[in-house]
Amino acid sequence: MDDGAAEGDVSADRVIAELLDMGFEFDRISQAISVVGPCRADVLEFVLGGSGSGRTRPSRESRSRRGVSSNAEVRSSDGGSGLTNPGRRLKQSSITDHLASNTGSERGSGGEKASTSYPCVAASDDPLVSADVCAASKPEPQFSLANSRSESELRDKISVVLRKHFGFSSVKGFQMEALDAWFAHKDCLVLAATGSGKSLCFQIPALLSAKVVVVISPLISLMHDQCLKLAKHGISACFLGSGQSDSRVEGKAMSGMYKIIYVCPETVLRLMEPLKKLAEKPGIALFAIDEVHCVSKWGHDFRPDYRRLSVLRENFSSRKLKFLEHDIPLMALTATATIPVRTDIIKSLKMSEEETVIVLTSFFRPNLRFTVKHSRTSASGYGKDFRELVGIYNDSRNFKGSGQKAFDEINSDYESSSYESPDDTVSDDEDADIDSTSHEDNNFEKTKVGMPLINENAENDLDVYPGVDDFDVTCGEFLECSRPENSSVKSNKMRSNSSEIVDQGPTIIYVPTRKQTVEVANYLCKAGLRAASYNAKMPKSHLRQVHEQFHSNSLEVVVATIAFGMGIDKSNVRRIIHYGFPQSLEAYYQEAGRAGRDGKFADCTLYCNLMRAPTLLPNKRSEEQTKAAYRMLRDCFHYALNTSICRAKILVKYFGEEFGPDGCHMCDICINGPPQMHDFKEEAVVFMNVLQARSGQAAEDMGCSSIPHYVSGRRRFGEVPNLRGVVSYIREKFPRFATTDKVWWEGLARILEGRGYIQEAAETPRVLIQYPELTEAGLNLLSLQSEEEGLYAYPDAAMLVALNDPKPVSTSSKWGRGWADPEIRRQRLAGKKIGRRKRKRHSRNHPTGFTTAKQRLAQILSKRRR
Ligand SMILES: Nc1ncnc2c1ncn2[C@@H]1O[C@H](COP(=O)(O)OP(=O)(O)OP(=O)(O)O)[C@@H](O)[C@H]1O
Ligand SMILES: [Mg+2]
Repeated sequence: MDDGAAEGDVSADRVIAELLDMGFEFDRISQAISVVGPCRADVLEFVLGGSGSGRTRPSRESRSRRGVSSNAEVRSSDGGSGLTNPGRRLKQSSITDHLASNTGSERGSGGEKASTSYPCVAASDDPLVSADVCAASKPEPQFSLANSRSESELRDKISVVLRKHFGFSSVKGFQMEALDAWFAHKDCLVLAATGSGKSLCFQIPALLSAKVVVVISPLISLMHDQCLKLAKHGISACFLGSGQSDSRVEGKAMSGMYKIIYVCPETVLRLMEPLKKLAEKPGIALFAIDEVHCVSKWGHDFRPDYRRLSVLRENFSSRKLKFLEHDIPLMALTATATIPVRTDIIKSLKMSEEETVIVLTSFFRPNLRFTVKHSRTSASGYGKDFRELVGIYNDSRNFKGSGQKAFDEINSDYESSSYESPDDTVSDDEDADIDSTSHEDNNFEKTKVGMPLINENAENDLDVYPGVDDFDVTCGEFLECSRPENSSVKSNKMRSNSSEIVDQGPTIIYVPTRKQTVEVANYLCKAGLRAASYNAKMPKSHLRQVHEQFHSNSLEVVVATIAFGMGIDKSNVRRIIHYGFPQSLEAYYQEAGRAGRDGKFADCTLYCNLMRAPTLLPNKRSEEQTKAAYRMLRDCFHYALNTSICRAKILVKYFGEEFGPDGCHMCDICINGPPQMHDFKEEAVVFMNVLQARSGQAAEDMGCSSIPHYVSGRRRFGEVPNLRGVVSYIREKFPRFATTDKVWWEGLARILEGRGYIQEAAETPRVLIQYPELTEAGLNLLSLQSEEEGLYAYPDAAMLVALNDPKPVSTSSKWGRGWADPEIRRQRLAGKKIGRRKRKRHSRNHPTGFTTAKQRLAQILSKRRR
């Protein structure tokens, strides 16, 4: 997108609307417009530059100059001295050999550090690259598969190209398995941890054969990143995004000029005929489908166009194309696919169910430390939540004096002015009093059957899944030119910045909304950090700049929505913070996996409000998908609430992997140990008795077949009570539980559900149990109650927070619903605090005094009569 295009014509309103969409504050935008006028680029520059980022953004002119000069630098370096210099490489410094090759690697711990060659880059729309460099393109000397007679010969050849191009001494076991499958012309599904080296599985075939490898990839940023790396390693590549592409690059790609062609799924579908020609001459060695979890509706990051990739299997078989000796193999790769997602992938891509080779490695990342922290995840908590992060970077720069003071001032500003309570507990926040069950739905309107519809306002602030066009270039070519390690592609400024932060490594903070990307980045900038926001609605030029600065280590923190980072291979990311619940554990593990790819320790911290169930992001979903989405969200919530099982264990188990008896010894649970066990027998019996009494279910009716059928969101009155009703009843009838928080009972319901004593009766279970009903095991427990036997369990994290923070039974935001709750009713009628609050509010709205609707009507009528 051209920043300068027609900007003068854009009205102030449009600029405001666009920047609001990006997440900037209205006041800040209008201030900017009043200073620089309604020119989008200038306004953007003002709000970004003036956010206290501590970096002055270059003007548009200087930005384009920078592009030209980088370009010149690239060209001047063209006469590089060769490919790699093994003598300079460092030994892998991983804490485990998880990231090392199976027979040892000579690769340096930091990919960037160890790399000894630099690219000669040319991208048609890319101001950083030059088209004339393309003329240097020449076919790479090939190994021929035809000459490769034995397995050992293949291995030798792999070793040669691996050393020559990547500087590794050997491939990892799983990479060899994938290569064997390719060599045997078989389809293959590679499931291996984030950062384990899946890309090599499809890059090596391009070097072993005279044919081209076509890689389907979901994001331009990812394709760009990989092409750039390949060029550094002396391998020509190009990427073809969606939209209007450069016919010259496309033409060269389709005539086999590049070893590897990255292409987005949308474009693959458009290029079917040229690809068939390419398959004939010089030939397609392999179709690799990277981040293949995007195929599955049941996975995260679902991309409808990925599903249509079945055309590859349908069209590129020897049956369809007579000139082919074998079907062109498909290699599908992902780090996060549960068992149902794997099945869905194979089916959707029409891979052979019997023949497809499944290459499965451990999903475990032994250097990642997982932690969960309770937080309101709102501005009032930034001070507390980011204190440590700010300290890490500021301390490393000796940013202690005035900087620390400024930071403390910012903290106190945030803590005292914006919110009543600096504490991150929820008790005093009216918002937080919203019943969590209803909060689950607060982004939705409901249809009659309880299906969520999109609430436009909510959706406008969310990046639902990353779109392909996340850069301002649609295609680009990267040629296999090299330059010596000591040459400088980067500016001096970048280098000095990077040396400062390389020790600390960058941090990525994931937040749910676009607005929060700006808010949190602003906060961190004010605290003295080099932070930038990233969300899909920001100008693509900005997004590319963030990518560049992130890769060159000149940014310390990127605050992003899910739009940032899929497949990104940056070795030294030290921290991934999720500030708010992710939508699934797949997404969480995928995003967390962007940390510690150098094998050194890295932290993955989830800040979330344990007292509130997470909500589904508004999105178009079928009823089936909604069910799956709730299930995934529930898994996330349970992961956060867990107090007794190693977090890494839960995560890998989610992907079907058994972890063994030991934990990771690094997560908060392994370090802190579980809380004290509690005997929940008494509360459980009360709860289940009330449940039984209120549901009117007799023991003999409780066979599985007679479980009543409930439509989500509705219940037949009197048949199965909802949880809230049960809790209210208990509070009313059992004085000793009168002040026990509803959140605590929700926790008990989870424990009972986990033990199989109760189950959800609603057809579409939500994150929290809504309509609990007794199971046969529950009825047995009630009828065979033995005095001695206890019901011991660990309280979950929400129960612990609720116990530490006892709340009054209700506050004003529950007012409307509150009358149904006998405890609240009693309090209100007794004219306690809440009654006073309501009267106060009412008298504010009705200055004439407290009047009922009837009285008001009488007043109006009498006025009219007069
Ligand atoms: N055989 C090997 N020996 C040592 N290092 C390797 C080997 N293969 C790959 N690597 C390194 O592993 C790092 C991660 O590789 P890659 O980006 O392919 O990971 P990935 O599995 O695709 O991760 P993600 O799931 O996040 O996309 C790269 O920097 C790469 O250089
Ligand atoms: Mg990858």
